[in-house]
Amino acid sequence: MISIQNVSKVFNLKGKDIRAVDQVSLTINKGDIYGVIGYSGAGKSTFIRLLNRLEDATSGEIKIDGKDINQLKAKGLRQARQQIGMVYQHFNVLWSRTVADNIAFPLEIARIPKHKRQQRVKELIELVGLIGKEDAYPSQLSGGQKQRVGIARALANNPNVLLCDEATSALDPETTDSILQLLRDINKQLGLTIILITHEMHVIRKICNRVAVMEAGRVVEEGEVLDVFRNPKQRVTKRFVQQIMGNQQDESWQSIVGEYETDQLYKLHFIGEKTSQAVISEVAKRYPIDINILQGQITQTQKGPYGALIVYLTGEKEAIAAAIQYLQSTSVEVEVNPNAS
Ligand SMILES: Nc1ncnc2c1ncn2[C@@H]1O[C@H](COP(=O)(O)OP(=O)(O)OP(=O)(O)O)[C@@H](O)[C@H]1O
Repeated sequence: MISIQNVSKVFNLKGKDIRAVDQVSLTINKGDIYGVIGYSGAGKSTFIRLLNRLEDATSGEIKIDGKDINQLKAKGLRQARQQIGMVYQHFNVLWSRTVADNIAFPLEIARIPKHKRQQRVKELIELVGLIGKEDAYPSQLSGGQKQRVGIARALANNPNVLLCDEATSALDPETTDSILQLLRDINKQLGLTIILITHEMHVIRKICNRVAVMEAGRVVEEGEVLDVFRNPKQRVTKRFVQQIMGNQQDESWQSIVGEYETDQLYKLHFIGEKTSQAVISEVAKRYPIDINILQGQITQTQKGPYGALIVYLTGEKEAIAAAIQYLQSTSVEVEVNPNAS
C-alpha cells in the first residue's frame, strides 16, 4: 500500500546540510499498524511529514496506493491528502470551536453539504467515544478527550491511511492505553492502515505489528514486532527493548547462578501466539516434579506473549529430563543454564 524507496530529506541550516532522513526504504502493507521508533532527533517527525508532503523529499520515491506523492500537483495532492489523516501530539484542536464543530471542520473544507456533515459528525463522535461532549469546548476536555477529537477529525474524510505523530506522548499512561486501544479498534473496524511514530517501546508493543527503528535519519532495523523483541540487533534497538523487558538477557543468569543446583535451572522463552497454552501447569500435572519460578517477565504484544521465566526444577533426574523434553515439544523454547555440567 505504501512503498518508500531511498527517500532522503536534507535541510540546509546556515549553509550546513542536515540529513534528517537518510536513504530510507520501507514497505507498509494495507491494514498494518506500523511503528517507527527512535530517540529525539532521529528523524521520525520529518519522515512522517514526507508521507503527506508537509515536507518535500529531497530525493527518493514515495508511493501511496500506487500514486507517487512527490509528483502530484496541487489538485492531485489535495485529493491524496484527503486519503491521509494525521493525528498530532498536541491535538491541534481549534479552541474557539465546539467538539462537533472541530470534527466538522475538515468536512467544511471538503465542501460536504450541511446535512451530510451533521450525520458524519454524529458517526465520528460515536466512533471515538465522545457522546455527550458534542457542545463542549476543547478547554473543557481532558487530554485524552482532546486527542479523541483529533482522531475523529483526522478520520472525517474517510482516509485509507492514518499518520500519528507522537499521538500519545502528551498523555498519562492510562490515557495512553485508552487512546492506543481506540487506534487498534479503528484499525480493525475500518481496515485503516496506521503509521505511528513514537519514542516509547510500550506503544509499539501494545498495538504495532511491524516496527522500524530510526537512528540519525536511517532505518537501522526493521521487522515484525515479536522478532525485533526477540532478537534486537542494533544497540539502539536493544535499549528500546530494555524499556519494556529490563536487562534480562545479560544479568538474569548471573544473579541466580550460585544459589541453586545449576543442572536444574532452565530459562523458558515464551514467544508468540501459541504460548497461550497453559504449559507450566500442564508439565506440573504430567510429571512428578516441582517448578519453582525464580525470575522472569512476560509481556503482551499484538502477536501474543513475549518474555522468559527462569525456573528451578526439582525431582528425579529422569522426570526432569522428560519434563524438559515435553516442554521442547510445545511452543516454549527451553534454554539450558550455560553453567550446567
Ligand atoms: N525545518 C528544519 N530545518 C532544519 N533542520 C531540521 C528541520 N526539521 C528538523 N530538522 C533537523 O532534522 C533532524 C531530525 O529531526 P526530527 O524532528 O525529524 O526528529 P525526531 O526524531 O522527530 O525528533 P523529536 O522526537 O525530538 O521531534 C534534527 O537534527 C533536526 O534538528
